[in-house]
Amino acid sequence: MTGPPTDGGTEPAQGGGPAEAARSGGTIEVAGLVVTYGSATALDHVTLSVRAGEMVALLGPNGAGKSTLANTLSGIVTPASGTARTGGRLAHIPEGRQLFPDLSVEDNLVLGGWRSRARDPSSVYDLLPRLAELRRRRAGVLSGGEQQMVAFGRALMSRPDVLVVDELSLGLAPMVTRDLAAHLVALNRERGLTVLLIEQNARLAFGVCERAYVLEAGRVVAEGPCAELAANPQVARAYLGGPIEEATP
Ligand SMILES: Nc1ncnc2c1ncn2[C@@H]1O[C@H](COP(=O)(O)OP(=O)(O)OP(=O)(O)O)[C@@H](O)[C@H]1O
Repeated sequence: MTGPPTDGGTEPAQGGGPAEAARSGGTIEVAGLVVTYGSATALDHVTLSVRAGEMVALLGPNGAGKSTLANTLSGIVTPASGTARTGGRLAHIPEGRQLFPDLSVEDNLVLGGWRSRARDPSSVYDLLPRLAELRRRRAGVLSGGEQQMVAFGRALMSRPDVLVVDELSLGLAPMVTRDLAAHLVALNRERGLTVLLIEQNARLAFGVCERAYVLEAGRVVAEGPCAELAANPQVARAYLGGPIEEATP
């Protein structure tokens, strides 16, 4: 599923006012979350948590409910029951990026800063210098990797405490994916940004994250440190094409 453009950053989606957000900056807490679309249940009592400064993966096949979880965190989707909270400011890079194709790269970035009132993208250009070169280009004419980089930069303009990235690798060449993943790791390690990486590419996710949750048909079916999950024969068969010694991005 493709979510609407919401990477401007949001306060906690369900419950948890500003005071709580300030106390628990950079966390994700999902408890007993149930989301339904009509008579179909997309999330069925999902519970997961991400601590401040962690980088955690959410894996699962098509239709497992991964985007629904991201959209519930960012407040686009309302749960039937349970809670989905983030401590601090959340930025969500939705599946499909959702840029404004007719606007320039710079205008897309500036729009990302509306919530934090940041209008100057220079810190994003420092981090992602390629965006400075592309600043006057229309977002719609960029390559997939360049567009994903703009989506990244736009999310960073909101000065998030928590970043939810929905399908970083979607439609991108492995080298481009590795480059973007390296930026994500640097943001996590050097700036303490909390990251929930939603991915179908388990090799990539296991290579950069500490822990992971596996979602199938709306339920968490496995969770734990990536090394343990990679050694789990069922997970390895389903997501890695067979058992492997060591997951690499
Ligand atoms: N707006 C909607 N209305 C009705 N059903 C929906 C809606 N959005 C998602 N669904 C359904 O909810 C289930 C979970 O979808 P979701 O997009 O969250 O899965 P996903 O794990 O992100 O899948 P993918 O990896 O293919 O993007 C699917 O069965 C999907 O068809």
